[in-house]
Amino acid sequence: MSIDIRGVNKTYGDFVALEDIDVSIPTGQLTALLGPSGGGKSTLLRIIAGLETADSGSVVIEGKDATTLPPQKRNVGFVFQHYAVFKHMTVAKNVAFGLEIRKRPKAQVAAKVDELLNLVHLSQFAHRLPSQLSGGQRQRLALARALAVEPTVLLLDEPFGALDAKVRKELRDWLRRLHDEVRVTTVFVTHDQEEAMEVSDEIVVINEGRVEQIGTPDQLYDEPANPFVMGFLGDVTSLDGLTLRPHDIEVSLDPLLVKGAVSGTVTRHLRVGFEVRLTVTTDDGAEVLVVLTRTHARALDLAEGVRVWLSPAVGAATVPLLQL
Ligand SMILES: Nc1ncnc2c1ncn2[C@@H]1O[C@H](COP(=O)(O)OP(=O)(O)OP(=O)(O)O)[C@@H](O)[C@H]1O
Repeated sequence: MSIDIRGVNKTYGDFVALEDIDVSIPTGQLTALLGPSGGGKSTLLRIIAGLETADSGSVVIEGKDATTLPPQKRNVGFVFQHYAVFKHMTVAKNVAFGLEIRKRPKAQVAAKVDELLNLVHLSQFAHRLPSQLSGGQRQRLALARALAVEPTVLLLDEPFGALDAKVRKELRDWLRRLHDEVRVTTVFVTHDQEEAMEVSDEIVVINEGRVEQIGTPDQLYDEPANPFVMGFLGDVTSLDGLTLRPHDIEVSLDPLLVKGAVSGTVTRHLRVGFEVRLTVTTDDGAEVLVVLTRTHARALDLAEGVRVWLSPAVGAATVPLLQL
């Protein structure tokens, strides 16, 4: 395990920001710290970085106890939401900086800068100033700079948070590919479940200072540990005392086909792109959300007013009723 966090607690005055955190982050993986705002993700990242000290507990990085080490002795690279690059230095100089202050030979610095600019697709901008780059390019520069000194661990705090949705998505795909190439152990903070699901090997869900669940994106999605994780990772609805995903509900027009199905009437039919979102009002007055593909909805000839029978699909992830 590359980063081992054991029994970490952190309070600010009376406020408990982190409570009994145990997390192991494997070497070479891309791990997301995911959770709602204020849940403690950044605090945990800053404790790994050494920018914040835990009240108790330990942080071990690559087998070395880092609990009391200052940031510069931990061999970690950081990238934050707001680009931390030197405005008066060219792109190439920014990348070279960390190597130059470590007094690496000139030829070695030049080779490394070339390699990194290539990796982050900024070679053609080597002589520009950061102000002459787009937001996404500047974030890639910040990543190249962080990688220059070959950190053991790369820590990213909402690195794409300040960018618009389209650029964010591009950078997300790019980060995944970059990570596949360089394989440096990476921990990144996000409150965006789609970003975490798309990019990471493993996700640590953090809420109100506690770890709710740790697992691969599929594990969290298919086997959520509790209603919070289930609700945070995607849309949920309730059917017959269970919380489940709206697309995991089977719709039938025949009461005899599915034993124990719940009967109701389609009260809302909304088409959004390739999917159809239904609200079904059950006979005892509950509203159930159902999502199906357009093709499926057409085949069943669904429309407002149609009587339907609902049941959880085979293999659907369910948890006991979540108070919505
Ligand atoms: N220096 C500080 N002094 C007092 N309270 C703090 C301090 N730093 C963080 N907190 C509080 O600790 C809690 C956790 O903050 P943290 O930044 O770790 O959350 P987060 O999950 O990263 O949220 P966000 O996504 O909004 O950044 C918040 O309620 C925050 O107000």
